[in-house]
Amino acid sequence: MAETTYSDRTIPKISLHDFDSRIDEITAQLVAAAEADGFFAVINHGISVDEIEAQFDAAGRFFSLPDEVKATVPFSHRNTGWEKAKQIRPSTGKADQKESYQMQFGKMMEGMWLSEETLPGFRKQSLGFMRKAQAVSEKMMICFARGLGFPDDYFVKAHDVSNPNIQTVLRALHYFAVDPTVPTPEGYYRAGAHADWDFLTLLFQRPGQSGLEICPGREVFTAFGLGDTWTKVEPTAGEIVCNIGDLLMSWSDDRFKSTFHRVKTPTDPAVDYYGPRYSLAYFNQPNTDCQIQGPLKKYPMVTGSQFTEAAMKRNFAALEAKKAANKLEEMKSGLVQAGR
Ligand SMILES: O=C(O)CCC(=O)C(=O)O
Ligand SMILES: [Fe+2]
Repeated sequence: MAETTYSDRTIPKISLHDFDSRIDEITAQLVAAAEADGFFAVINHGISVDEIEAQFDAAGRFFSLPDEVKATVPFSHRNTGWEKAKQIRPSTGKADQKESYQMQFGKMMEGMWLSEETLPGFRKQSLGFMRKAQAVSEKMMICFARGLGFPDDYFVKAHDVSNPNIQTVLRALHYFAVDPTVPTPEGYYRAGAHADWDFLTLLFQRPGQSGLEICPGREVFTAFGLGDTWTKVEPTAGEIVCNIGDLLMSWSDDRFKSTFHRVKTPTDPAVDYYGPRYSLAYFNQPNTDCQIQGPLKKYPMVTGSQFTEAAMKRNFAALEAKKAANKLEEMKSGLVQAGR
């Protein structure tokens, strides 16, 4: 696999304690982090380590069910449900080697919860955790609204989880353990490089289960430009790693950066983590009917559903281009072998 260049930059750590009295200081820190790397960690956010672990336990119980059971709540265009080794990234053209289960608050989740008999307490636990992640998100939304000159409640209203049209998602992820005694196969990816297309992502990780890497370098949200140096983001107990998504990049007229990131494929037993990795990603997505446009009106006004639709189309087009490029590569190397 291609060599990776690393840089030792660190992401800012921002404490949300005494939020109301420190809001100006926190706003300044969040805005600076959003403008620089688009990634930062928040601490003292109000969700305890035990509460995070309780959700990891619930996710673990879900993933340890037989595939036939999980397949009764399959992933669909509603952006909810379970998939296994199905998500193909435009950066790789290959499926991520993981399984994930996506949950939402609203109507997209109808029929997508497993029954109480199958997974007792799971639904209540997960919705409770999602509300906690929402509360942390809303604090940051107020700060980003202030930073951009919008009214304080502007982004909170656009992400109102009591609205049945809400698209916000909690995604539980499980990356499979990899055998460190044999070379990792070419084309094996845990999570290929990508930028998120939501407003703001909150990522919960488990200490020891490393692999997340970030790669700043995008100037406009309409481009898929990757930088060339990666930075490892090690999991720390209780920290939430946050990243700006394409929606907030666009909504800020490209002032805040939506940064490429990936979960590294383990290739070197001396430094890489080969065990299973579990993570929880909370994607703040807007209500389908909210109106999106930055203060400088750099991009045309779109609704929440139009933005999501356009993001999926762009992703699909980039994916088709990557698949065609991969095919060409395979044909070329086939010709070279045949000519030998
Ligand atoms: O599992 C992780 O750490 C990253 C997940 C991620 O980036 C995503 O699902 O968008
Ligand atoms: Fe992501």
